[in-house]
Amino acid sequence: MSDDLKKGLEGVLVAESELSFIDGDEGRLVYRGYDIEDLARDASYEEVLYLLWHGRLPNRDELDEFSESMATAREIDDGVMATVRELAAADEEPMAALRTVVSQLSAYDDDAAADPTDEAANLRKGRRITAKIPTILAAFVRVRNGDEPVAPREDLDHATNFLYMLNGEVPDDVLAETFDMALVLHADHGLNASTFTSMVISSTLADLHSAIPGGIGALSGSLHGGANQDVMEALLELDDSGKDPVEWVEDRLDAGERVPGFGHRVYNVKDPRAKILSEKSEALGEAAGTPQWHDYSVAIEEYLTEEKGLAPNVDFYSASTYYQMGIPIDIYTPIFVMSRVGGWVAHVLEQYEDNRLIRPRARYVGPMDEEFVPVDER
Ligand SMILES: CC(=O)SCCNC(=O)CCNC(=O)[C@H](O)C(C)(C)COP(=O)(O)OP(=O)(O)OC[C@H]1O[C@@H](n2cnc3c(N)ncnc32)[C@H](O)[C@@H]1OP(=O)(O)O
Ligand SMILES: O=C([O-])CC(=O)C(=O)O
Repeated sequence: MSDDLKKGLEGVLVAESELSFIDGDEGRLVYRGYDIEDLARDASYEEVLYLLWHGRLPNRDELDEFSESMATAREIDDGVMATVRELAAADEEPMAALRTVVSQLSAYDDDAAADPTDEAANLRKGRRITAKIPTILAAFVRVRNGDEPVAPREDLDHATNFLYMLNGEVPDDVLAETFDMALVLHADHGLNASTFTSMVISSTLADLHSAIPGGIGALSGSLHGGANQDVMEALLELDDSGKDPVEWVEDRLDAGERVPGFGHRVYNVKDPRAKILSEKSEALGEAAGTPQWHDYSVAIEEYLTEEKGLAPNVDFYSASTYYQMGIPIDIYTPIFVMSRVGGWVAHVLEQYEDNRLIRPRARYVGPMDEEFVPVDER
């Protein structure tokens, strides 16, 4: 047993996985052998889900059948909708609402009582959870805005249907394709903290409905998925301040604050997903006549890369992309969930396939040999 302490488990190898490969020095991300640039350009989110869950890309018939099975699983039960309404009325945080409601889905899932390691049942459960998350999120946003939820449409793909349910109108092709691409980009990323959380939960032989809310909780933090919301709030703060982006970022660093959307445990260079999203953010800004968001971002990136050796991660350019798509800022991280749930399900399936309880240890540095004194004598 080694006594080397690896704080934050940095660089510690804890599993073998066939799902995603990351080269942190080259800035390369691969899902099951396919480069992220190719998938972002040519594959739909449904194709990527199939790839992650079934081990290979589907043919046309398989994709049609899979997409249909996703589309027909979108509706949520009345009890679930009642919780959505209650949480919206209580002004719950969107990530907390999603965590609560996804947990509740087990009460209505036909496979809830199945053996937690039953692969066929887990594929059905994973599909239902993934299909229902957009319905839950869109309904939550509409209800809190005083609108009625919009029922899902089975003839629309996953990305288009979400924007339709959110806004009550079918998005144009640019918005739908950009959103689908964002879902593809966020679907998996090795043993990031939320995926590892889901794996730890499933390693106890707890079920998928326990592992996914755990992943949502872990993703919500500002060091992980929560950073995309922080990025947009920072860009708006910069805009309001009237400062030059470099001056603003210097002030922030001088105040001892981190810049959200920069730095990464694995990448030492620009995150390949940030490269793709940066192009999208720029194109949306040009089309809408709002180039400032991309311009600010580029100025911050240039300064932090050159002066501090910090490169942008996926959250940096997704923020201005979503903002220019008119998506409310506090659902950027829930949108990350909408995509990453695919990766969580895939890693949980892998974990069950060759399970061993995940249980590291801590070096004890507390006191020893204390004399116990009864409570009334202390
Ligand atoms: C989808 C995702 O989860 S991507 C990550 C999203 N999170 C963020 O964008 C939040 C901002 N970034 C960070 O806080 C970090 O870079 C993390 C959490 C992503 C990675 O953390 P770690 O691998 O533990 O790196 P660590 O925190 O040790 O940072 C290393 C050094 O870089 C600095 N640093 C890292 N990120 C930043 C940042 N965003 N702003 C300013 N300084 C930073 C740290 O201060 C530290 O410097 P020091 O050694 O002088 O103290
Ligand atoms: O890999 C990580 O640590 C964080 C990340 O970029 C992701 O989860 O997409």
